[in-house]
Amino acid sequence: MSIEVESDGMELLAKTRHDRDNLQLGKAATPYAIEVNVVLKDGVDSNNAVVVKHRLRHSLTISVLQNTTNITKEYSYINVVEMQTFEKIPTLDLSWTNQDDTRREPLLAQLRHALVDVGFLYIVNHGVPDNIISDMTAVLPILFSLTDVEKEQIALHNSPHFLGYSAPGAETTAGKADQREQVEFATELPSDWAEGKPIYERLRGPNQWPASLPTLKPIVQAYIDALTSLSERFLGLVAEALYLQVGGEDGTNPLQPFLSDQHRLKLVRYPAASAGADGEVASQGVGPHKDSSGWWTFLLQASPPHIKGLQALNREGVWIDVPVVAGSFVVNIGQAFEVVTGGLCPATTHRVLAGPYERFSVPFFQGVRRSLTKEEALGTLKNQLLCSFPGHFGGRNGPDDGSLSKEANEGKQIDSAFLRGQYDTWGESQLRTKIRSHRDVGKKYYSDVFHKYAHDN
Ligand SMILES: O=C(O)CCC(=O)C(=O)O
Ligand SMILES: [Fe+2]
Repeated sequence: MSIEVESDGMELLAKTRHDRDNLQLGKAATPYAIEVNVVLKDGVDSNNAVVVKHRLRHSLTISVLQNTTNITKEYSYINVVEMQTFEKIPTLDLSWTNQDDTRREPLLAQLRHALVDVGFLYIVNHGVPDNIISDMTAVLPILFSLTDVEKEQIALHNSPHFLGYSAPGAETTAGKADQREQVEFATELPSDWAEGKPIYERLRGPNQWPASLPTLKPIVQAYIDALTSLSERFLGLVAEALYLQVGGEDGTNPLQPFLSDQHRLKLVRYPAASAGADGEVASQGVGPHKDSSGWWTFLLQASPPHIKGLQALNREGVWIDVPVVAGSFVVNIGQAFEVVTGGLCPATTHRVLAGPYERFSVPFFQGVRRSLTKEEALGTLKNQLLCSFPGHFGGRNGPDDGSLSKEANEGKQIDSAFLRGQYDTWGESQLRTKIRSHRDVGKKYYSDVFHKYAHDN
């Protein structure tokens, strides 16, 4: 059987109820990647189907074969979404945002492209004062040249809130040790957890400050304050770019209720790559990952432009360099935002390669409300986004369909612990992730749930 579908734009939706169908897309010849997503009627996703694609000059034929031998299933629909890949990271100039002029619309269109097709962008003219950035940049080498004893005094394993210093190799990503050391901070908050409150509330709590570097605290706090404001302002633009309606009389941004009172900040140092005892050069600064701990990430690459390392994975599986752009922040989407937008806005996979030079960076992770449930995350914006972006949303992202990502296979391997996991709130899924990455902290402060989280695969 064969179905002719007219393509009038970016999305095509064809309904079919046969084991093997050919879908002919009359006007689908474009330079873009085509994604085929098959959702089986019983909710099993396209991993259980074989998808064969042929692309001719002006038409596209997609054959979908069912490869399950012992179960009979019907396709509920085939959703074909035309997607752009990217070759470079777009740049957005925020100096226009406060003006009500004709350049606002093109800016929102650029942002929409970055949100939907790339998941990564630079922002320039962002309004964060120069001294906030230069103070931060200057203090990084001083912080990391503290002695091992001084670093140990603020070690992450002292903190039930997972805040503090981790040595190189302490974290693994994609099965390999990351060659970076880092100090994690968060919005300074007291710990107010007590028996009877949700366990994830223990994530909230004070920072550890190095006694021998008293200038660090005001620099980090001023930086967190500035980035908190910038990230909230940016969220207003994102809501506008996605055509989300502002709510209530006070014009609340519909994305604001997803935010936490606690944002996280990491100060990171990648040592220059050098050969180990075996002669091998460890090339992984941080392995391929999606940002799992926040809503949006705002990254300062705090090294000169000739120092490279950061790369983003495009839809065709090619690693694209994200070089240092003076005066910019790199902004990328976190997994929670991908979930809330039903995969419309991808949490693009990225990594850092270790290079011949030492490199510093400062990612700010805009926090997600710990009490956010999966139901809220998947349901709150669905109808609005479905109206504005039909075809991008429903087909891929039924609540039981964990396959949100419109991306290359390498990125698809990265799990969304929140969506696929058995814990209902963002906070609990975060706590589980943290305990699994820092087992020493888990055993020390969370002994009653450690076993459950560590072995719940
Ligand atoms: O250091 C960088 O440039 C990126 C770091 C990063 O991706 C992360 O910590 O999540
Ligand atoms: Fe990251």
